[in-house]
Amino acid sequence: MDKLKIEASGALAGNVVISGAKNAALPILMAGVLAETDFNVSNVPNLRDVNTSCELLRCLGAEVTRSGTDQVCISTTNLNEFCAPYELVKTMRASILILGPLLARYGKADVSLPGGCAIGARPVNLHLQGLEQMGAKIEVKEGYIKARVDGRLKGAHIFMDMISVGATENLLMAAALADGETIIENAAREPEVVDLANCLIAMGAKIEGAGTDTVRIQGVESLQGCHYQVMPDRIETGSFLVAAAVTRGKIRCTKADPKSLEAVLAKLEDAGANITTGDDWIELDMQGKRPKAVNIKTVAYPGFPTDMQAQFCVLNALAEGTATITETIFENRFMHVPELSRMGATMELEGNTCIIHGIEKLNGAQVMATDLRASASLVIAGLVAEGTTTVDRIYHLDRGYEHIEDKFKGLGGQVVRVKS
Ligand SMILES: CC(=O)N[C@H]1[C@@H](OP(=O)(O)OP(=O)(O)OC[C@H]2O[C@@H](n3ccc(=O)[nH]c3=O)[C@H](O)[C@@H]2O)O[C@H](CO)[C@@H](O)[C@@H]1O
Ligand SMILES: C=C(OP(=O)(O)O)C(=O)O
Repeated sequence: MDKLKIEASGALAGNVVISGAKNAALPILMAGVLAETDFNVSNVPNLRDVNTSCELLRCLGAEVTRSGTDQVCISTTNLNEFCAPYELVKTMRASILILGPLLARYGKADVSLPGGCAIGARPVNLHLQGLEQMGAKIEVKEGYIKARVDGRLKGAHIFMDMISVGATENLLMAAALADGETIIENAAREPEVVDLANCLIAMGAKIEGAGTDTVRIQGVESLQGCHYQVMPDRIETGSFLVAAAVTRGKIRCTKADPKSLEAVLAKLEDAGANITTGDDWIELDMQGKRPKAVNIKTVAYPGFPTDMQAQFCVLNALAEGTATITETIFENRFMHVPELSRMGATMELEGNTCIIHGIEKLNGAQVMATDLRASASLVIAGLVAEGTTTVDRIYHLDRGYEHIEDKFKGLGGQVVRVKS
């Protein structure tokens, strides 16, 4: 298994080009199932989860062609299988997003239950309830969700008990081809939901209100392929900005989207960073200063994202002062805490809150990545730790960060992949 070796690197400096967003690319690739003609997607990041999505589409019989560094073309002409098998779903939870498109276009889908994972139980009840309200018959048998509908799904008025990004996306895709109007209330407002909605609109869907908590979809009879460019990855952007902040550096993220990152940029400013932005770039300058501790509570968008929580644990571990970080989205998302403690961080957990007392330096150590953003936090910690840090199990990182070691190298970070 590959590892990353990281040495203390001094202040990060320079420009880093941000990739397309994993969490937008995955639902958009699944939406390819809805299109009757060729669908071309660009700015698709080269990530393990993208490979898995392409493999899943191929295993349904779709033709998937990758070209250049970031283009994917999907043709569904020969799609003739309707099962997402356990072997694929277990490696990527977002495989559940194939359920809505398959059911809406073909009336049947068998999708392995994704099961729990490192950061929490992550049930899919809201996905299933919404589809049932639209007329689907669903049973869960032998670890598979077996969903069927005679004819088209029917538009429905769906009130979501809690805000779910994935359930909103699944229902949006299903409703795009349903008969009649669907209203999703208490919908997720994440920029990736809006990106998916814009892509569906480019395919011919009739959607209003994406980005608000009430989304209205007038179902259409068919959708056509189009060309769509995936939005920039706001979590990758935020991860590099935090790395620059803890190393007291100055970096510019290009091909980024400042509007999708307002809560994160506000916290970085509270931590003492000087932030300037343009239409598609963000510059952070710490002017050589140590960051100040910032209190954080993760909530649904437009609040502070759970996917940036682990990175801010590192920022606070090295900051001036004491701060608390409260995680409200996932029940088990502090697995980086014991690993950061092994590097000398002073932090303790009380329920869903982590109390962090900032110190000046961390120590390099051999640490283990347990999930995607926890892994990113350990790499960031390694950049400021005295001595060598080795991050094991980096297959998690490869799910979500494209060429992470090359991008850090470009900023002066000493990060090397050790192949094994
Ligand atoms: C591929 C992708 O886009 N992943 C993101 C997506 O995950 P994902 O879409 O899985 O996350 P959700 O927004 O659905 O989860 C939010 C909360 O709702 C709960 N829940 C969800 C669905 C359901 O049917 N029942 C239920 O109880 C979950 O357990 C969790 O506690 O949004 C999360 C929250 O911003 C991010 O951390 C993930 O990076
Ligand atoms: C939790 C994440 O992803 P996923 O939902 O794909 O596990 C993430 O991107 O931080």
